[in-house]
Amino acid sequence: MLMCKRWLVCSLKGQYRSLSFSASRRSVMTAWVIDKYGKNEVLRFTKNAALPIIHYPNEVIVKVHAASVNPLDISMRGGYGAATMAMKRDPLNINQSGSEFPLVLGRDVSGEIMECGLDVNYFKPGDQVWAAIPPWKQGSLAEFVALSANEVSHKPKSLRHVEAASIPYVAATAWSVIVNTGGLNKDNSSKKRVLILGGSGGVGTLAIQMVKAWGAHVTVTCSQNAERLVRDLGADDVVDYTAGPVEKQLQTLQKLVLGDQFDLILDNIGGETEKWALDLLKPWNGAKYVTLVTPFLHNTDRLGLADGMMQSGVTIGCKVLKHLRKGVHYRWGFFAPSGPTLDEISEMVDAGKVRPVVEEVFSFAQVPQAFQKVEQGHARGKTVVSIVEDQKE
Ligand SMILES: COc1c(O)c(O)c(C)c(C/C=C(\C)CC/C=C(\C)CC/C=C(\C)CC/C=C(\C)CC/C=C(\C)CC/C=C(\C)CC/C=C(\C)CC/C=C(\C)CC/C=C(\C)CCC=C(C)C)c1O
Ligand SMILES: NC(=O)c1ccc[n+]([C@@H]2O[C@H](COP(=O)([O-])OP(=O)(O)OC[C@H]3O[C@@H](n4cnc5c(N)ncnc54)[C@H](O)[C@@H]3O)[C@@H](O)[C@H]2O)c1
Repeated sequence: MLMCKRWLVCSLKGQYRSLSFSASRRSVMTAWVIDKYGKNEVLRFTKNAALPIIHYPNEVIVKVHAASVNPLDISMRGGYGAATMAMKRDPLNINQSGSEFPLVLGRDVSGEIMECGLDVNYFKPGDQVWAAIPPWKQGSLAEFVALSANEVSHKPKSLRHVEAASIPYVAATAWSVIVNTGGLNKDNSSKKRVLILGGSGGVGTLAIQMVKAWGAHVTVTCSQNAERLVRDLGADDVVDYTAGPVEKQLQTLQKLVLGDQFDLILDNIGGETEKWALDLLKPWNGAKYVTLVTPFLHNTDRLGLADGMMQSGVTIGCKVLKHLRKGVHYRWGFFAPSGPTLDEISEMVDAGKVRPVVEEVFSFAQVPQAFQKVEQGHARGKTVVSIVEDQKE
């Protein structure tokens, strides 16, 4: 329904001219940037960051009211994925290496449309929107950000910007893994059993709410002190990963309580988990294991794009085959930017089926502290950065 609404509006011709907010002739803005890869000391606040401009008719400029910090921001600050991102930014390899700097991080934005390209019909200046920004684009830890309109969605009316900014990136990731790769949706989840390894962080807290809203039974692993959080979000069974080997606890749970194996496992943890998790899947039933922790970017960083992708292809291909023989599906999951997906999430939020889980809000001046918080791990939901104070309610 929402998808066709977006299509319907976009099919109408000649709606809005591009109303320029750059009438003030300003060409700079405030932002947090990095000029090289490294630890937190590479984060630099500047008042002279280049103001984003519309390069293509389907783009919009958004004034950032709030952003959030994801683990990818910490990894990218250190150079993670630089080879692949460089290829995406500059496919013909025209620019010198290092041309990505000054780089703005931040993958979540909630804010206000300031300017629309001539082909943008679904938004107009003044609209309150949210978006998840692809890793190869300039991020949201800045006053303004340029996005493609198909990455943007109308923010839920029920959320303030600091709440909304906690959702897009992890929601788009959870949707990509659960729906696009995992094959679950609101119509086929009611009898499904889902296991979420690492349920207390950004992706996990969103994933719990999504599959619960669709009627699935959800088992979650987390630390004991996060049990109340995940149960409040809808988790049916909780395994404390600090209380002993998780696989043993899950096998016992399966025998004594669940009586059945899982249809989908979402792995937010990686590492050793894939050595035992797939044995918990229902065989010969289309059951899938999807991990968000993949060697893909480590391979391209280490081996270069071609060899890295080849290595990744061989790795995933062999693992897919190895588990296919046992009647289960092994998959890598990836974030996928999508405005229409966020339209669906927005509807779930306004229907009270999904809520933001904000662990801490930092001011724009405290971005390094926000990075330190995320870098410590043990997230309980999301770390948000408030860039424009929300209008007093
Ligand atoms: C830190 O952790 C992360 C985060 O916190 C994040 O937030 C993120 C987002 C990520 C991940 C980030 C990224 C992926 C980067 C963002 C994306 C870009 C910069 C855009 C540009 C991306 C690309 C150009 C590549 C896009 C690819 C992917 C997104 C991943 C999928 C890629 C592969 C699976 C590798 C495929 C490689 C090939 C096709 C090359 C040749 C293949 C072979 C030689 C295959 C060999 C096969 C066999 C030997 C066995 C037989 C094969 C089969 C049975 C079929 C195989 C089955 C499947 C499903 C492939 C983040 O990390
Ligand atoms: N491939 C992709 O496109 C993609 C996209 C988004 C995130 N990711 C990756 O997915 C992972 C999860 O992302 P996130 O934003 O939810 O991270 P997060 O840091 O917000 O959440 C991770 C959670 O797992 C908990 N945890 C740590 N070790 C655990 C264990 N052994 N068992 C159970 N819980 C454990 C932590 O306390 C935390 O709450 C990260 O590694 C991230 O880099 C990948």
